[in-house]
Amino acid sequence: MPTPSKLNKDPHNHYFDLGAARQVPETHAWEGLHEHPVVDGGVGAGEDAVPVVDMQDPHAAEAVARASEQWGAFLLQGHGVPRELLARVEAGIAGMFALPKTDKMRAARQGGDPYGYGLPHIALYFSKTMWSEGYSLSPTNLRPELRKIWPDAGHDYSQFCGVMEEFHKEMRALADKLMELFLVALGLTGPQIAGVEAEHKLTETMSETIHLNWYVVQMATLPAATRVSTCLTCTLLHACRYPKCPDPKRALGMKAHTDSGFFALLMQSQVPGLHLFRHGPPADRWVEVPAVPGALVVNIGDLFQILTNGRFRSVYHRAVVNRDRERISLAYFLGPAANAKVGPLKEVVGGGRPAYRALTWPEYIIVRKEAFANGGADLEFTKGGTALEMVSINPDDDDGMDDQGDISS
Ligand SMILES: O=C(O)CCC(=O)C(=O)O
Ligand SMILES: [Fe+2]
Repeated sequence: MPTPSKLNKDPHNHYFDLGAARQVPETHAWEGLHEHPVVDGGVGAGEDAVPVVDMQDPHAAEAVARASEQWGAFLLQGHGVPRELLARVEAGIAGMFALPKTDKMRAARQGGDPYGYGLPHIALYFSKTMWSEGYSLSPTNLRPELRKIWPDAGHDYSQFCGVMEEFHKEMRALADKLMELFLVALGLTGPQIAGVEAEHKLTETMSETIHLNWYVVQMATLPAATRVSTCLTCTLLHACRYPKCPDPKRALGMKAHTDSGFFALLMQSQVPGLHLFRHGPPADRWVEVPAVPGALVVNIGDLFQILTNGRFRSVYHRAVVNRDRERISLAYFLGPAANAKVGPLKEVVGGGRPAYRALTWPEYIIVRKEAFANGGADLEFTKGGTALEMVSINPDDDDGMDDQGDISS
């Protein structure tokens, strides 16, 4: 049994051999995780109840507007993606992550690669390492990507590709509908929405990325007596192969961040772990998103905050690890085409002033990198100085008038 200091560090993706760890090593121990209280965001949580939007409800647009202004996130129901499909996707992801490390490492993300097996991009910005595994995929290039893991292109490969493609088709259709709902929620009329689409081709040109997350730790040598609950993966009580993070209070599944694109649709297993940050009063706090069967979570990203001139807010969020149960999440990110300049829509700015300058997604990523380098997003978020603030226009500055509505391919 190696001590944490003797664990091998993987140069490609900063992984330790988590499976061998009996305690959380310093490399994975984050400071400040308990600086703010965590409150339950379930239905009975009063003003901390995470908003729920039912897409079938005739008043869905009002609910989207309220949630997007006040939270930057909501639970989405009535979306039409079959629950049975979500279950198959989750089972497929669990099977993929349960493959031997050597298989997964064939697909390891190298350096700044956008796609591949490994922690998400934001991992590069922090000296501490997250207690999770991830895999970023381009949904339009699934088969060649997944051949890296399954070179034989056998049954498991075909099954996983098939289910992911089916899921992607549903999710893309949903994303298009959601974009329209957002535009309605912004108060745009039918002709205005048609005008925005004709001018900017917002929906048609949206780019997509899928990121899979696996918040589970293999600690095969943990004494059986300390394994206290039934494992969801192997359903065994004491001979479990997929046990727990040794000290979830010190480890972090995904570092707090805002997503950079337009919005993300998140599928999570029936294990809570996603926390949304809410400012006080009464106090700054993390709200734990409940695991609602069949519901998806919608998170607004920074570029949507820019597009909506600050009306819809991006949400600062993190994922924590759990001592007893593994958790899987899938984030389906939608953003502008890489060469599209995104600025506040003139239909939203109206007679007012644009609050942000226009820039492309790659340009924004560079700004974000600078913001991270200037002291870390988490500290900066609550004290000002985020990437969004770096691209905001000073109200006394006249130049901003050129930037409104400037999203174009
Ligand atoms: O696992 C989660 O709930 C959060 C995932 C996430 O924030 C992301 O992939 O950007
Ligand atoms: Fe995220």
